[in-house]
This record gives sequence, C-alpha cells and structure tokens, in this order.
Amino acid sequence: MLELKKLTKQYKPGQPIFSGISREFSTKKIIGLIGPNGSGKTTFLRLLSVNSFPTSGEVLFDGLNIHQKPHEYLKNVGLVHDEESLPRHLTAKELLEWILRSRSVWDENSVNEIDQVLDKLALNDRDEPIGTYSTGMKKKTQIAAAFIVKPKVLILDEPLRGLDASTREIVFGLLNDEREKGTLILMSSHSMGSDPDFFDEIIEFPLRTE
Ligand SMILES: Nc1ncnc2c1ncn2[C@@H]1O[C@H](COP(=O)(O)OP(=O)(O)OP(=O)(O)O)[C@@H](O)[C@H]1O
Repeated sequence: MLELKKLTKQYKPGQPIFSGISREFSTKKIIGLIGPNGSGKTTFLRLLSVNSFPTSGEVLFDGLNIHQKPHEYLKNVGLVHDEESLPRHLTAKELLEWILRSRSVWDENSVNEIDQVLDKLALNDRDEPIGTYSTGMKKKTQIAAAFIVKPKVLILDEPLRGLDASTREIVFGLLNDEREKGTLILMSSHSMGSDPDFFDEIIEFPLRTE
C-alpha cells in the first residue's frame, strides 16, 4: 500500500537524517516509530504526510507518487501533527463538520459519526471554541479530526503526548478498531516504548539503510 523507494532526507551537507530507505507497509497494521529525540521520526512522518519533500527517492501509495499527486493521496490520510494547528474560533464539532464538508464527504450519517467520535473522546459536552481548550483537549480534537475522515492511512506524530492514562486507553481502543477496518497506522511515541506488544511492527530510529 505504501512503498518507500530509496528514500533520503538531508537538511544540510554532511550526514543525512536517513538515506536510501526502501520498505513496504501493508494495510491493517499499527507501526510504531521509536527512537531518541532528534533521531528523525518527525522528519519521516512529515515526508509521508507530504509536509516535506524527499531529497531523493519516492513514496508510492497504491502506485501513486504522493509528492506528485498530493491531493489524491491526502484524501486517504488522517493526520495528527506534533505541533498544534487548529482553528481557535471553531468548536470541535464545527471543525469536524468543516473537515467533512471541505472534503465533499458530508452525508446523512455525518452528524452521528461526529457525535460518536466526540463522545468517545469526551469532547461532546464542550460547546466552546478550541482556543479555550486545554492541551489534552486540543490533542483529542486533533485525534477526532484524524479519525473522522475514515482514513486508509493514519499518520500520528506523538498522539499520546499530554493525554491522561484513561484517555490513552480510549485512543488505543480507537486505534485497534481502526486497524480492524484495514487502516495502516504509523505512529511515533516515546511513551509506547514500554508496551511494544501494542504494535504489529516497530521501526527503530535512527533509520539504517539495509
Ligand atoms: N526543517 C529542518 N531544518 C533543518 N534541520 C531539521 C529540520 N527539521 C528537523 N531537523 C533536524 O533533523 C533531525 C531529526 O529531527 P526530528 O524532529 O525528525 O526528530 P524526532 O525523532 O522526531 O525528535 P523528537 O523525538 O525530539 O520529536 C534533528 O537533528 C533536527 O534538528
């Protein structure tokens, strides 16, 4: 489904962040990205979410070069960035509605689907703008926004940062359900390092060319 071909990212002369990485990721998997600070996890996920371009090599999604056809690819992608980037003046519910409408996938089930995901994340009773939310609530809003699009690929950069233990459990449940639907999930996390069984596969950073 996702295929990396000789992927290299180099910000400045000298040592690249990674070089010549070739691998394939299939559907219905949770892949964990583990490694120390500065080892390249965010760089890798930014490439896979077309927030950055490779120095060389390519990423194919079902044969489509994602950096050449970003709009076609991103229709299939749910994303949680480590940096918060949410509109402050919308409520969580308004944001999810806007996302579905802007992707032209709003239908008669959308109100229920939004209610369900916001209920699961205990955000449904908060009828105020996102600008007033706590850090954890903003992260939960990002997570809800990533799930609501019924993604084929979920890219999550530190989705658990700032979440309390019970909310983490809820997110694990959502991720397991999403995997069962056939979604490919790639997530970086410092805190999941102690629970490697959760992942179908772990990729250790820094990445080494095989
Ligand atoms: N836009 C950029 N320009 C130059 N260097 C960058 C840029 N973004 C990241 N880097 C460098 O690339 C290296 C990898 O950073 P990256 O953020 O990918 O690591 P990370 O594994 O996600 O770290 P953390 O666990 O701290 O989030 C670091 O040395 C960082 O300083």
